Amino acid sequence: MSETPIVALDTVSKRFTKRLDLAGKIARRLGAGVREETVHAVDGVSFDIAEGEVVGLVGESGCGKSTLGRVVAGLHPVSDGDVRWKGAPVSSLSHADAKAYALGVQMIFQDPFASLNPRMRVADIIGEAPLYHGLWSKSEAGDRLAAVMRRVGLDPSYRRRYPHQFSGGQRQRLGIARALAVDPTFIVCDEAVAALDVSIQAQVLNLFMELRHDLALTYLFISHDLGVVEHIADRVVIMYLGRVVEIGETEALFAEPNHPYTQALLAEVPRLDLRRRTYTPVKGEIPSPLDPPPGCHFHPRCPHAGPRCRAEIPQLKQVAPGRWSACHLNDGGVGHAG
Ligand SMILES: Nc1ncnc2c1ncn2[C@@H]1O[C@H](COP(=O)(O)OP(=O)(O)OP(=O)(O)O)[C@@H](O)[C@H]1O
Repeated sequence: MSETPIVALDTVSKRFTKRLDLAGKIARRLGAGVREETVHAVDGVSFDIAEGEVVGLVGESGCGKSTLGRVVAGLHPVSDGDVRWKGAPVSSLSHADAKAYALGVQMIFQDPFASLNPRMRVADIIGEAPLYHGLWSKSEAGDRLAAVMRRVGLDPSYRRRYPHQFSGGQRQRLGIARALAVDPTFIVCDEAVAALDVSIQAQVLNLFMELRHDLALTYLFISHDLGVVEHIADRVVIMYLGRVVEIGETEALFAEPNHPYTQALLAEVPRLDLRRRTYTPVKGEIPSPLDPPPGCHFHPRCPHAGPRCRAEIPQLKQVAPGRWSACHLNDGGVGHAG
């Protein structure tokens, strides 16, 4: 692995303004105190991804995983902070480097059907971007297409078919082929196997691992499924309501989770070594990101919360080699604010 991370996030935030609907706009014109609301989907997130690494990004629905994935892939501009691609801030890349970044980072989504144009044939779906960007010449396009289709386990004779003529697993392979066609080095997988049957899931996960090995790919692997993440990731980043609460190497983090939220998530995974412990599964609903709790966002659901947790945001601190956690318990107590 090289010294410079392939992607570095430096206190990245992404906010969305929920625009008023017609009723809200009318109410505001009539003088009611109606305001547009801001969602802090990603709030001050910092971590690096090394070349060749697989980083799993985990958290409950709505905690900001997809938004962060899109920020990394350059599909959302940041509201604050910096994303660096191979050491350079993406906001100030030259035209040529911006193109290399746009092609170098590809995203694979949960529902390939939604992201594949139903009126386009496979050959056009896969070949559109590399032909447009001049990565394939017209004369070699047929061979390149066949090679990338074989690479993902699709028969090149299917090149004239449409997406609806494929099964769910094949469609995901088609999505992967489209991403690979522009020779990326980094892939953001957003719940890329979540919609597949368990047996097909295993096949597609194995394909991801083969591709990582053969093409030296780096992945940000977004999933709510801890079993999948444990299988595929070298390191895991745990998010809660827009913030990172724990980062660690997969094996160590699963063996000894530090943050009460990680402990609660892992308590839901049926595993012998964890069943012996006394972790309590996460209780209640995740609060609205429109109105997150003060202090540690997790405190209303945390079995250890004290006054300090309600008042003060815990910072991500190193608690062991390779392990960072954002919990006041690591400072020796939660009883006193300030
Ligand atoms: N384009 C958008 N406009 C407004 N709000 C958004 C937008 N995208 C995401 N959000 C909000 O940001 C928050 C985080 O959403 P995000 O999809 O990133 O979470 P997630 O962890 O990926 O959840 P899921 O697993 O359900 O996809 C949510 O409250 C969501 O409603």
